[in-house]
Amino acid sequence: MGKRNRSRAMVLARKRRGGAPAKPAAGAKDGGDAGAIPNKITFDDDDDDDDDDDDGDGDVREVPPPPPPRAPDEKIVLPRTSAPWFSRTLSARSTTHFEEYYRRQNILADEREWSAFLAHLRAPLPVTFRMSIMASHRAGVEEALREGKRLLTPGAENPRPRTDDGRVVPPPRRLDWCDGWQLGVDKMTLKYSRDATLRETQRWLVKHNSTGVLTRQAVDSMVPAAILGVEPHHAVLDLCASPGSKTTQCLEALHAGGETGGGGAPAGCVAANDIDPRRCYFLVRRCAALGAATQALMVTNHHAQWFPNGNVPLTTVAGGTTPGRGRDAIAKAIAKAKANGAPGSAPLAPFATREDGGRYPEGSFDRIICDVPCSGDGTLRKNPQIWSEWRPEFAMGLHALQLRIAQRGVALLKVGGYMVYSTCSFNPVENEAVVAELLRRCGDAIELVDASDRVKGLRRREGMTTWKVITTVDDEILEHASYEDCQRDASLGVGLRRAFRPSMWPPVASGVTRLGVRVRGPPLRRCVRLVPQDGDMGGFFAALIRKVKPLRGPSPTSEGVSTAMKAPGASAIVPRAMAIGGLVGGVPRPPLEHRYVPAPEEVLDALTREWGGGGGGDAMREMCACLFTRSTSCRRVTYLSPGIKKMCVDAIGAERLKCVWSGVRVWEKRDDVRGGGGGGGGGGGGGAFPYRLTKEGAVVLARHAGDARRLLMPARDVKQLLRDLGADVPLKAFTPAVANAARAMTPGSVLCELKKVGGGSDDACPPLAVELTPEGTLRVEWRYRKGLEGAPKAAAAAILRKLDANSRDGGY
Ligand SMILES: C[S@@+](CC[C@H](N)C(=O)[O-])C[C@H]1O[C@@H](n2cnc3c(N)ncnc32)[C@H](O)[C@@H]1O
Repeated sequence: MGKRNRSRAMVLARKRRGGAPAKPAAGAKDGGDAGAIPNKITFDDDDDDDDDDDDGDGDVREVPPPPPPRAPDEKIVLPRTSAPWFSRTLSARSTTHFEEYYRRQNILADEREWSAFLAHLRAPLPVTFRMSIMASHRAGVEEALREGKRLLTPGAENPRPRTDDGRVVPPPRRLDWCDGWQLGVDKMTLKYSRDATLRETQRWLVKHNSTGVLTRQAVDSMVPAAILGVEPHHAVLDLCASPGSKTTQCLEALHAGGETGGGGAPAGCVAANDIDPRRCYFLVRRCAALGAATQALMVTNHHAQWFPNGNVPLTTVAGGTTPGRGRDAIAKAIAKAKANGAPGSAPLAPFATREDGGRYPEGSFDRIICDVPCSGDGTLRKNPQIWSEWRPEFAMGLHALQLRIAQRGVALLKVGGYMVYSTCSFNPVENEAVVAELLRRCGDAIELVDASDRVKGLRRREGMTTWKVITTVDDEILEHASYEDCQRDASLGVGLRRAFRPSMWPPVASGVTRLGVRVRGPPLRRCVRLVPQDGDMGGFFAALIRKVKPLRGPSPTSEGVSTAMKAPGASAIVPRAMAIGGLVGGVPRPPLEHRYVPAPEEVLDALTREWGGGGGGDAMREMCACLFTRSTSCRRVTYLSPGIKKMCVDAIGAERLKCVWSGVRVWEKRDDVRGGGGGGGGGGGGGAFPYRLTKEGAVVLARHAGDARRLLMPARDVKQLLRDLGADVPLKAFTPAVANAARAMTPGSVLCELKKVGGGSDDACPPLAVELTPEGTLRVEWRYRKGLEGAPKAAAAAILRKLDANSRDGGY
């Protein structure tokens, strides 16, 4: 026991017999103020489609029975995953820190549950996926389900497949609450199986994944978006978004009802944020696979805890306005923003004032996902190295950051809006403790909502109402009775003492005190806990929060600076960026280089002339209001849907947004065109218009362009174009009407659309961007960003399949 004072800390000798002490983890990745505590942030990158594994002896997933008693020297072999660089064996004789900690936390009711829990954690995770709910994928989904019927809903005529070691694979399970499926087999077994049915299932998954008809995603990770209930008119913010499984889920939900907003785009939008610029670009790549749906998306790069509130003018500073800009500037900014239809109905005052009841301005978002960085022990089935690396201090090091991000989330929410706070951790210090403190700090502004009826069919557990604060020191487990106790305990290192927060301990439970006073604890049972044995998934935690009032503001002091701003943690409510627009730490703020600015007038005029001909003038002018660029030479013209434009450009605080990427690139300058922006039709590129239409741009432009540059094609001609991507097809190869219409056009981009003549499905073929060359040929020229080079072929093949299916069904 050494010299430590054990009066306030209960010490448990480690029960290890053998087994090396746990390795200290890597240092903190970002702002968790954990002192000397090691931080371990796990990113639940649940891209189950990362087929980078190269080992072949598949592990078999079955719902594991409780483990039998083990021989003394027996090893537990953990599932093979796509990260094979760590040891996959555990000694059956030693109890890990992880097990000891959670047994003490009583996260499960009894020994039977505990055995099932461990057995599942040590078994591989079954493959799960969800079908797209985007309106434009409806027919594709129907086709995929028709094609996969035999694989997904086996009957007596289809014998169940077997794994290579002879075990019968359980049948797939439908997950109605998320339009998903869970297969009876894990990723590695599926990928390397010799069974014909399993091989066909793998091919089916890869084929439909490549066209966005289905997305592979862990079941637990689908929960936040499912309980948020995103609708096409919602403004959604994903505060910690990369790698983007929940972002893409929200973006798909936004496009579920087809095109319902201004200009044909959904009225809502999705803002996806991440602290790490590289992970932001990963997010961009992943979302780009959704094609034109990104018209309503922006990707930003902020610390989530300081994400700017678009409802607060740029010029505000604590206690007043930025020196040199003053109230006039604010008034002007507000007037401009109002004229542009700035988001939110909040009072625009920078601070809580007497007029608005002493409350802060509300945020601009209807739905927020706060999937915070966490210790990630719920992902043990995908990341078995956590068994040996795990320490309770990982959670402690993240608690304060998680709370700040959640608090910022509440500030950014509209009144009436919902936020999900989630982690892929079992740890109550990262889960219920954060939610309890959030409820305490936000007072009457928020309420915790019971989300069970939003995910019917999902087996879940209630949130915990009590737990312990435990650390490990030199392989010993210490249980800390209270914050005050551990601050007085000189035997604990200074770093460790600093890492504690009073909010880590459970709140007072509901009941009657000895003095007869009735107290009400927070209703933490309403939180959602997922454990692996319920539904054969990973571990997850989610809490649904509803904002019912604006946050209460600080009480003003004589200096005009709020006392709340001086309080610890206050930066989560009052943006640190309050000084933006003037001096930051005495240094002038650098100009922002991430803004989307309206495309130059001459470019817009030229685009309207080129594409508005044939009755599209008005619609083109409407589209021009949403066309932006980021370069002075206007190399690219990007369309931002009215919903995302409100956030990204028109909002009175939009200048603060570090926007990495937004919208759909509709045109890009031809490489052989030099100099100025527009220049009208003709000129450059062998007489072609200086801007080339992009693949996704065609989908957006088709809603606005006139008929002058449209070619309405029968299916035969469309197939002709798509069979040989990138090849020049002479006009004489097309039906005479199409060839003649093309000959009447000047060279450059044209919009080719499928002429529907029968009962074929509506989304068999989207509008295509096709190049009409000066030599009189048509060429499909789809350019893809790095990492998606294989996508054009897959997209073309998918369209060809749909066209063939329609011909069989008597359409076209
Ligand atoms: C658990 S992962 C998010 C997973 C993601 N929601 C998904 O479903 O694909 C946490 C993410 O938060 C990011 N992150 C960590 N600290 C952050 C902070 N302070 N602000 C914003 N993002 C942060 C990490 O870069 C990481 O991508």
